[in-house]
Amino acid sequence: MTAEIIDGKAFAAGLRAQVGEEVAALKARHGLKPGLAVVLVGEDPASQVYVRNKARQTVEVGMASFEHRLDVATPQAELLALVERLNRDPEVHGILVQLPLPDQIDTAKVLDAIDPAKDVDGFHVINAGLLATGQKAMVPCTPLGCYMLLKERIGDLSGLEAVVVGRSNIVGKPMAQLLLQANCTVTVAHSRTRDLPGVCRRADILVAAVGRPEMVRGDWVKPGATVIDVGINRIPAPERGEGKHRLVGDVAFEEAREVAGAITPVPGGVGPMTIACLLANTVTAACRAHGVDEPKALAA
Ligand SMILES: NC(=O)C1=CN([C@@H]2O[C@H](COP(=O)(O)OP(=O)(O)OC[C@H]3O[C@@H](n4cnc5c(N)ncnc54)[C@H](OP(=O)(O)O)[C@@H]3O)[C@@H](O)[C@H]2O)C=CC1
Ligand SMILES: Nc1nc(=O)c2c([nH]1)NC[C@@H]1CN(c3ccc(C(=O)N[C@@H](CCC(=O)O)C(=O)O)cc3)C=[N+]21
Ligand SMILES: [Mg+2]
Repeated sequence: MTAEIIDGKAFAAGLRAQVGEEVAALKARHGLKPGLAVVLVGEDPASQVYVRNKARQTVEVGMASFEHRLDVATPQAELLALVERLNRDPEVHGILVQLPLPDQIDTAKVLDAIDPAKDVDGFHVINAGLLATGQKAMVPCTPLGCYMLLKERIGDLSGLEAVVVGRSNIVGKPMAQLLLQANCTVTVAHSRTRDLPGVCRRADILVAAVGRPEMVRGDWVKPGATVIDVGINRIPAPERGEGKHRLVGDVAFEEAREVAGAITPVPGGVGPMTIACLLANTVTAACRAHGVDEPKALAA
């Protein structure tokens, strides 16, 4: 059996189209234009690509995009002052501070300085706490995108065995929260997990968010399972020419697709969903800021 390929790129395009419709309706009915501010500290080339893509897609759906590029040596106080300004700016409904941040900066302090209502990444402790206690939160974009793909593919997730490999605050933990809320039986695995292949083989839903190229092998996958590959790893590709790279996930795709029922590719899987969910969260934030009903289709 060969797995169905879950087309995150196409799903994300559909979600962006819905976001575009909501943005047009907000303008027509309320004279409201949602705005997203993205802050990039330093010149990490991968981050620059994401920030450029975000800005382009933000404008494409009719929202305002504000980009702030700061020098890699920017002192923490200066970054905090910018966040405070964005918190007060009525044209800014969503704020994203691109991670990772340089070493002189305390990441948690910066994330928690963002107004939770504008925290479209869902990284603020308030939003993490709201999600963990089953309350209305800003949900982190990558897990939200994974969840939407799972709902679309499977429908009711109740009672399914879900294994999340990785326990970061930005992917693994919030992913586990969403799956728990959807009534899955959730296992969160990490670098200290014993018999990781055996744990993964229990999964009806296997989410890999590890940051290790192709670590999850085909024989770790239960036949028929749905595999969500969050990993974005840039590895050397000499076969494409000297100095060339290619993107691979945390799952050995060619092996896993022989066993899984469905699987997300890299690229074209979770990545585009992350950006589409960021735009959706920004519309949600703008609606909440102005007391307008939130579009249901854009939430978890
Ligand atoms: N598609 C998208 O939009 C996004 C993709 N990503 C990608 O997702 C991946 C994960 O990102 P992120 O969560 O930020 O990564 P982190 O590095 O923050 O977390 C990685 C997690 O994987 C665990 N881990 C590392 N090595 C192993 C191992 N050998 N066996 C089992 N577990 C292991 C770590 O365990 P421990 O806690 O014990 O150290 C940790 O919990 C990366 O490839 C990243 O590029 C990230 C964000 C968005
Ligand atoms: N505050 C913050 N929020 C984030 O959401 C955040 C972040 N910091 N730091 C970095 C990670 C990574 N990330 C990605 C987003 C889109 C793609 C994406 O669109 N990927 C395309 C390919 C893009 C390419 O070709 O490089 C795909 O998978 O098809 C990937 C990765 C968001 N992150
Ligand atoms: Mg730091």
